[in-house]
Amino acid sequence: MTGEAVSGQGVGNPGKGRWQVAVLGGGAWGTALALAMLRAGHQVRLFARDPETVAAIGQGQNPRYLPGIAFAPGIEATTDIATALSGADCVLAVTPAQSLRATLAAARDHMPGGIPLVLCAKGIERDTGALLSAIVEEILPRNPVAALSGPSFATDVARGLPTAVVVAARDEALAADLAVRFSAENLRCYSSDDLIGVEIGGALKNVFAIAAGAITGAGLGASAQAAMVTRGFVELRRIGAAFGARPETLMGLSGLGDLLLTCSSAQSRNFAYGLALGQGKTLAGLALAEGVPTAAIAARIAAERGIEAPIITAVAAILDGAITIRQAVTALMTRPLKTETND
Ligand SMILES: NC(=O)C1=CN([C@@H]2O[C@H](COP(=O)(O)OP(=O)(O)OC[C@H]3O[C@@H](n4cnc5c(N)ncnc54)[C@H](O)[C@@H]3O)[C@@H](O)[C@H]2O)C=CC1
Ligand SMILES: O=C(CO)COP(=O)(O)O
Repeated sequence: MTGEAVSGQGVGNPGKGRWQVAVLGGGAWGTALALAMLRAGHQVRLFARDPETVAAIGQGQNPRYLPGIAFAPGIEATTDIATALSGADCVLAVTPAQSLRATLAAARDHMPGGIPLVLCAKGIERDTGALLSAIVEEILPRNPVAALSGPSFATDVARGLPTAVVVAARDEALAADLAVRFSAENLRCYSSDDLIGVEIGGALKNVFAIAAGAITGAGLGASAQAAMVTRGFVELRRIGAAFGARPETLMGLSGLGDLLLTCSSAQSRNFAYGLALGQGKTLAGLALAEGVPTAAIAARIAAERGIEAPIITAVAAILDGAITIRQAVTALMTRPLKTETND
């Protein structure tokens, strides 16, 4: 086994009770969250489709998605979704946003009724414009939906580095209970009853992370970067408001917090995607960048609802090949001058 070894078991939060947690998805974030759940004192079964990934996780590594990180065995990984869900007290859905519908459809017949389904993906469904919570409510109407989001790179969480996230559910008591159960020494979970706000913040920040990478890659400078993040945040809040998100939620971890993280670090796959784009490099083979489908649907939503979102619209057009980065910058810089409104 190569790489630094990280502990799979940890202190947990004493007295809150050990849960059987099912994790759906064996990528970087699914594996990291499975480790976080072990550290919080729970038992974990993880479903992944790929037998090689399942075997590797059983041996304390996931070289495809978390290269260089070794962890103590303890995650029970399986290719059988029914086994992963059997006896679960809670489910974390950690496949990409565009795969959520398929993942839930596969889970539906094996889902214990009434247990919470916690969304851990960040995105908006490309084809329908549905928020992920709406997909859960459609496919699993007997399961309360929650969302876990915030500035948290999988590699950091897998290594047990200190991280803070927010867990949201419409039912405040459920959100608070999940936050307590998921927290451990190095994972601090705040709770929120603004499910939509937490979802929107996590989904839209990816679009701006792509823009930030592109600005860096194209050598447009730190001033342009700060301007984009500031005006991007205005767009994020406008779209959030249209969905009913509370403004203060978007000022928090799943919004401003995640925007700051992923717009400033090449560790972000969305930033890295934008960086390659800005440098004119090939995009083939790059890791998952959720902001790509989200940009397209967010631009459509903004157009349909009459929401002013020129940066999101520009990112979508660049990704679509309709305009170049230079053309986008010129168009953004020569928009009619106006008073600075931040709402
Ligand atoms: N990696 C990170 O640092 C973080 C990721 N996230 C979010 O978590 C979600 C998942 O991201 P990662 O795990 O990092 O991606 P990843 O690319 O590392 O892994 C995705 C996994 O989902 C699997 N998968 C895809 N479609 C599936 C399906 N229909 N059924 C079962 N498995 C399927 C893939 O085989 C792969 O194992 C994304 O929405 C991402 O934005 C959120 C916070 C941090
Ligand atoms: O959402 C994330 C950190 O909070 C991970 O961002 P990337 O998907 O861009 O790597």
